Amino acid sequence: MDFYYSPRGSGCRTVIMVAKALGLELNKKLVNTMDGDQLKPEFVKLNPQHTIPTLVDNGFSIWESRAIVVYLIEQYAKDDSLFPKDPKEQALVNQRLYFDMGTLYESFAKYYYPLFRTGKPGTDEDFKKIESSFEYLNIFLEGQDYVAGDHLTVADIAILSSVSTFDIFDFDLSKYPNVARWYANAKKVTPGWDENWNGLLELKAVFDARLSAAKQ
Ligand SMILES: N[C@@H](CCC(=O)N[C@@H](CS)C(=O)NCC(=O)O)C(=O)O
Repeated sequence: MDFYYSPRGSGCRTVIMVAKALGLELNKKLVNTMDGDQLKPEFVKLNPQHTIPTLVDNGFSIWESRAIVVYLIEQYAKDDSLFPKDPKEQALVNQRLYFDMGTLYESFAKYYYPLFRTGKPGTDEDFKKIESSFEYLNIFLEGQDYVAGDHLTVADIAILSSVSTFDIFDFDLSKYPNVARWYANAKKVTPGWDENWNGLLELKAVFDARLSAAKQ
């Protein structure tokens, strides 16, 4: 299956880790959004919203990283451990996935994306949203080793992608002890962690180069 991606993107790294956990081979096709590759007509035909990651499985095109990973599990997983079939267990996983997209990663985007574009971060108010997101995550993880239930699920992997993105930008996790403990373990037990981290190193290098160019 064709996987349109960048190693630097948070959603792309989520898909890479889940595919690894499932033992799936992705036919990786690099899309450079800084060069506008995603706006080319052949890509817009696959995904009119022109976002990466986008997966094309035998002619079936799907985007939104969390929708992609749930599809991959439902279609290819040997068991339901990453995305439980039990309605309540699954609801908890979904709640965490929506929290990741709408609250946690959203708080990253609000505060850090302006840094990429202008060299200046978002407002103090935006930073407070990051802190409250981490406070919530810290509460979810009270007495828990995983974000939803008692074992690794797709929610851990999506949230690992987000939390590691904060980490590479030196956000201080030590104020959130349950998150720090979960993160140390998630890094060890999640297949594809190394590829996730390599993508982040690339992201940081691009960011540092942009910042120093903006200062000149
Ligand atoms: N919520 C989406 C976010 C996708 C997204 O915005 N991707 C960015 C790169 S990280 C992109 O493709 N931007 C190019 C564009 O929107 O034209 C997901 O998780 O897949």
